[in-house]
Amino acid sequence: MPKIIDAKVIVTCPGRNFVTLKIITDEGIYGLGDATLNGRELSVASYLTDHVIPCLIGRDAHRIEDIWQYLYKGAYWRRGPVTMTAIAAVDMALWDIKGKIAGLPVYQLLGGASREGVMVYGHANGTSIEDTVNVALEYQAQGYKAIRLQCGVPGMASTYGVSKDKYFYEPADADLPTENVWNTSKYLRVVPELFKAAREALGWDVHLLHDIHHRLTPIEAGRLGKDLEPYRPFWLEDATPAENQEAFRLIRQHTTAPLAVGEIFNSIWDAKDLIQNQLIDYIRATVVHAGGITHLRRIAALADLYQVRTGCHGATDLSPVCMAAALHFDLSVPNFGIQEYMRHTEETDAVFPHAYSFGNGMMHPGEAPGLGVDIDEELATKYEYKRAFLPVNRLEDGTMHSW
Ligand SMILES: O=C(O)C(=O)C[C@H](O)[C@H](O)CO
Ligand SMILES: [Mg+2]
Repeated sequence: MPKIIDAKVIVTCPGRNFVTLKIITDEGIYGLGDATLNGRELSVASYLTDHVIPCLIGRDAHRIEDIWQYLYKGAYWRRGPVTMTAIAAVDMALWDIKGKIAGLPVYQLLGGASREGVMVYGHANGTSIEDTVNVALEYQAQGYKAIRLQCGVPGMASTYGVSKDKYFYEPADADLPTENVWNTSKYLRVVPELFKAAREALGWDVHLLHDIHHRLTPIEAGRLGKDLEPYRPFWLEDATPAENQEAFRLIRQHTTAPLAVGEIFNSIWDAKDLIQNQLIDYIRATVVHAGGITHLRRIAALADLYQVRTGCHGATDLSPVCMAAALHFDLSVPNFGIQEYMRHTEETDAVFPHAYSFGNGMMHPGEAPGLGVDIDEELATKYEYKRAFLPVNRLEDGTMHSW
């Protein structure tokens, strides 16, 4: 058996913070797992170093399911983003090791390819409708088959998804949380205009997506869904906070716009009612925050029974290690829908050399054994951790709102 003899946590900041777990076996084969929880990175680093790694030493690296259950049930304190991100990192690293030992890419261990490639969506954003549509046209010219549209709202200084850089969006932008101000009625007026302009410019052969980022009530989301229906959105994401999964029933009663939820979910229990009641169309839980490949497969299997498809989160705070794990999962799972792809900076790509590739709107994890991602540890040490928080959001009268 490949015995785990050592493990370490690598924290680096090549443009943004990443936490990576490296598990080493007695045969000298190692595996990598992403453990990045944006804005709360060091809590996972500590959970791994202080509470998980000591329990891994001496174990058989091949026993992925048993180690998953050991860390989940063994903690007694179940679920939660910190615990589940730490378990995910271990899980990814063990799949990486298994693949390297087998000499196969991880997707082959998951049952092989169910499709030729993974359809991804890119992010078009701009301060105005015109700017956003122009960026979307660039994406279309690059071959993207699906594009997410976000734009600035007149009368609001800033909003989710719009940054200074048209390709890279990093919301964790300050040493203490930035304060944004939100106005729902202004927002509800601008989004249908954005979609109208986008359809006129881009035509109908491209999927258009939008992220509401938990900001509407169910009835407001129903209104927006109705207004967007003529422009055939691929999905509306995170229409309302999902702690109360029942809330989505109200949205469903008012619109046929497909609904996507789940980037902040960390277990199957967060999604169970949404899936079983067919209140959503896409589940966005992702490898790093939802317990790794092992747990995400379980979520996908449940979703498949109810014709819910996958649409994994893939923002830049998910490291190339997670991106690779997501692509292996996406390629293999029967009920794949779409994968988010926000490209990383050159600095990040240099720290994490990888086998996955993009072409003509599709991605592929590549054929390297394991996950197909490495880490240049020497280069990683050059980029020191820099505390960075996600913003907070208030209504114009100062009331705290969801960001
Ligand atoms: O990519 C998305 O859909 C997001 O909503 C991005 C999140 O705000 C981001 O990953 C938070 O860390
Ligand atoms: Mg989102």
